[in-house]
Amino acid sequence: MLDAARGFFDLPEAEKREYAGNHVLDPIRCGTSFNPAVEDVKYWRDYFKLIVHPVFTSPSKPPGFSEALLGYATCVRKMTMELLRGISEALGLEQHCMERELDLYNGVQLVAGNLYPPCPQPELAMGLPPHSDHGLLTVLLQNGVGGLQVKHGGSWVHVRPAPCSFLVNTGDHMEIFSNGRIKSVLHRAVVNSWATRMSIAVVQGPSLETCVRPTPLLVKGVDRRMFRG
Ligand SMILES: O=C(O)CCC(=O)C(=O)O
Ligand SMILES: [Fe+2]
Repeated sequence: MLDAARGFFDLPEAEKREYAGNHVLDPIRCGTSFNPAVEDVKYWRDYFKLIVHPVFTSPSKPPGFSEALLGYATCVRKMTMELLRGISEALGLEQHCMERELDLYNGVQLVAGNLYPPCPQPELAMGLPPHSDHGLLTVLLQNGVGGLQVKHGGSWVHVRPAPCSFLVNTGDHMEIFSNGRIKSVLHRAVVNSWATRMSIAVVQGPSLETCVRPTPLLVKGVDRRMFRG
């Protein structure tokens, strides 16, 4: 998937422009935060964002990209559903509770590719600003070059990428559904001056029709409702 993503980023700018999109719900979007023609240059990153479920969409270029994307997204979705069943059980819920209540069969799955080229003055730039992801879980694949930081105990902690591993982040919908038992993690990406970093983040969220609220079993007794759906 990383090779396919690299192939996409290496397309000529004119070919990528047709995939730019301009609305957050456009199924195919891509862009760069670095544009010398624009005054407020902030983020040292190229990206694509593709909605691959419930309806699969993909750029048709470069050759092989859409096949790699479909294969990868399908595998990650399977793994994510397994993780969500485990998390449901760990919360004391029935294992299929989350997929049923949040309509995950029609859930939105988004694949975001990020390319952070070496930056001559990394201390003046940021790859991605601090944010939390909106879905339930994000499965992150990295090319072995570090840059991800998570907020922990009031400080930014560097997350060293472990070889051949995925990093799984919890998102806002998870925090709401679990009534605050599982926190959504604040994270950001910093850049460096020596190596290109790439990451592929696959976000699994509920269906667009779902109103996300704390699951009733976790708002009983002493656990007051922390969020309103
Ligand atoms: O590049 C990274 O490690 C973070 C990517 C990320 O947070 C995102 O795409 O939402
Ligand atoms: Fe993120």
